[in-house]
Amino acid sequence: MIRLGVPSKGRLMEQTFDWFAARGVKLSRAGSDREYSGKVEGAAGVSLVLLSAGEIPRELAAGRIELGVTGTDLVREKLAGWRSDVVEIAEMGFGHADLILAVPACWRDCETLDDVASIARDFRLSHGFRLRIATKYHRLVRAWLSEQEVADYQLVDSQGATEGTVANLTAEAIADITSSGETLRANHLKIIDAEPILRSQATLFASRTALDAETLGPEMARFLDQLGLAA
Ligand SMILES: Nc1ncnc2c1ncn2[C@@H]1O[C@H](COP(=O)(O)OP(=O)(O)OP(=O)(O)O)[C@@H](O)[C@H]1O
Ligand SMILES: O=P(O)(O)OC[C@H]1O[C@H](OP(=O)(O)OP(=O)(O)O)[C@H](O)[C@@H]1O
Repeated sequence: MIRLGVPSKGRLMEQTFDWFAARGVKLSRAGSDREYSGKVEGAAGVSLVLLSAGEIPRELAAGRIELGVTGTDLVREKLAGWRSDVVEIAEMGFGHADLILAVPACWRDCETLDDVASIARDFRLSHGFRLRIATKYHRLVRAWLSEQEVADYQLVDSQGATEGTVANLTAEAIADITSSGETLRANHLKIIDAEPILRSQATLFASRTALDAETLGPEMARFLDQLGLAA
């Protein structure tokens, strides 16, 4: 049996259902909106597992689901060596979001990453602690800032409503995903002028363990073929 993990709510779930429906596979919730079990029609040997988008990377890595839909941002953040745990089967063309660094819009002399680096140096000298960047993407932000040779900062954990942390005085800057940019604007933040830390979109992943499994190999190949994909 191929276990297919799909986000359990919101637009990501609905667009995933639409994506599979367009390929002849009907996914649906088994019961009410609050019941997290699902049904698959149009594909034999496949079961639907509704999960938090954030847990799908770990479930794939552990081999508890064979296929899973989630954002590339979550896979790269949550799985240190993601390439050895999962295989990207198909980008799905929705759930586009950029992981960016943003600072208060009123920081007029702060436009580029070089500006951030020099403000961060001054900040430490004048405040006695490092400039705080709120994020839930610790691994990705740390790796990116280190590549860009920015060192005078500290990350503060924010698992939601990250854009609010600056007004709440718990951080000076944020690193979060943005799509329309409305949340940033509403919270008086501006994006630092640089390539995004990561461009993310919803992607169908396979667990590497599952792809390698001899028994599941043919079943998986058949299902991917039905979707018009190859492993
Ligand atoms: N505004 C947005 N526009 C497009 N994609 C988004 C947006 N917000 C989040 N995403 C994407 O959706 C995916 C799920 O995001 P998130 O972790 O916020 O999920 P969630 O539904 O809050 O999860 P959970 O069930 O754990 O609460 C991520 O891959 C993210 O990149
Ligand atoms: O650029 P926008 O189109 O405004 O979208 C960006 C917002 O969407 C996500 O939040 P979500 O709604 O998932 O809530 P969260 O803050 O709890 O993560 C993300 O964390 C941003 O806050």
